[in-house]
Amino acid sequence: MRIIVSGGGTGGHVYPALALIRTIKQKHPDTSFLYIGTENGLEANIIRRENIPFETVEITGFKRSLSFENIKTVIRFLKGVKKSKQIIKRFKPDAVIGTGGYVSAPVVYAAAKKKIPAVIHEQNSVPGLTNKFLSRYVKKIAICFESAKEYFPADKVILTGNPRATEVVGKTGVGELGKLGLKEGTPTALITGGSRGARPINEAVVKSLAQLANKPYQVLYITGEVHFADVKKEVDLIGDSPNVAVVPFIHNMEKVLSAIDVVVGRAGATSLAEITALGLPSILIPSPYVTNNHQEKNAEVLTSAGAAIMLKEKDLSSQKLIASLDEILLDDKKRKNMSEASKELGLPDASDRLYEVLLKMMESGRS
Ligand SMILES: CC(=O)N[C@H]1[C@@H](OP(=O)(O)OP(=O)(O)OC[C@H]2O[C@@H](n3ccc(=O)[nH]c3=O)[C@H](O)[C@@H]2O)O[C@H](CO)[C@@H](O)[C@@H]1O
Repeated sequence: MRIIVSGGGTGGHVYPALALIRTIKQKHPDTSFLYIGTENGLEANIIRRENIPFETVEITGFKRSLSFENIKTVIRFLKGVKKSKQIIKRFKPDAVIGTGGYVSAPVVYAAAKKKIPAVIHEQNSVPGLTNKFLSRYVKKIAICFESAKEYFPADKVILTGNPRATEVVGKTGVGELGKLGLKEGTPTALITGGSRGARPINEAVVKSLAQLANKPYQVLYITGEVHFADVKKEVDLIGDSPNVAVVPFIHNMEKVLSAIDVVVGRAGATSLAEITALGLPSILIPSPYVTNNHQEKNAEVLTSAGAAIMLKEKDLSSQKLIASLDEILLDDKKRKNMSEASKELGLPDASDRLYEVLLKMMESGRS
């Protein structure tokens, strides 16, 4: 098989693509892949590290207000379509998969125009602009939340879940916390601001460090690459705490997560798929800066099931953060109940489901 995969900008679009690639490779080791991303997105690093052939197109997103930048975006899109068509002509894929982010727009659109069967994967409860646009052109639309269904043509939609859920299940995290300077076997909270980090979360965490040092639990705190140097300066001023490890990014999250007891983070859909696949309780601080406030809607699916606590960013403070951590980590019954509710929402067989969609789509021939 020959497959082109495209998705990017943030980890939430890249890791599901990578998980699917790994699943297909396992089932068909002779499959050739080509990943199309951007040079500026996280995919440039994440995909190249995996030695997957990687090509780029240049693309930006639309600004909400009328601006000259939007004209430039249209021009970049058209150039991106042209380049994607050239790549498709050369690579001759049997299918194309788009996992969202602006970059998948020209690639998947070009595939549809070249009559290559294409499927898109929508991670969120409310779809983004790119996937809404592409839904007219693709053969199948794989979704992760029932609520996303209503935004797409009914005959194309299928609930698969997020392949990253499959990837995190059944891994062992033994030894991972030790490598990060933490203890094995102590209740551990992971604090993250999503794949790019989040300044407001970093501010609240830095203010909490002195108090966290006295807790019977420990914290693995991921700052995000771009924020690391600034946060580290402040952490150094406060002084080292043996029960808090501060790192810029974790590249083997699928293993580390299995050593974690509670996750504090944004409500990015791929993170939520991982959390629910593992049945982890969470404290969610949805980003208010995303299209249609989709992270809050993602988070509500977990909070209404009793799997998560939501802290709105406007209410976030070090006191609230610590109180929420205590609420879960110092109360075994609550932790267990939240964990069970979280697991109920998980779709750990998502990779196989998406793989089946892809196979059926290819069997039914070119569009
Ligand atoms: C600002 C923005 O537009 N965010 C979107 C982006 O979020 P973002 O990229 O933050 O996505 P998620 O939180 O869903 O996923 C992050 C992914 O990165 C991984 N990870 C994270 C930190 C780390 O150190 N190492 C690591 O591997 C996580 O395990 C996960 O697989 O995509 C999501 C999925 O479409 C959307 O729901 C989010 O709204």
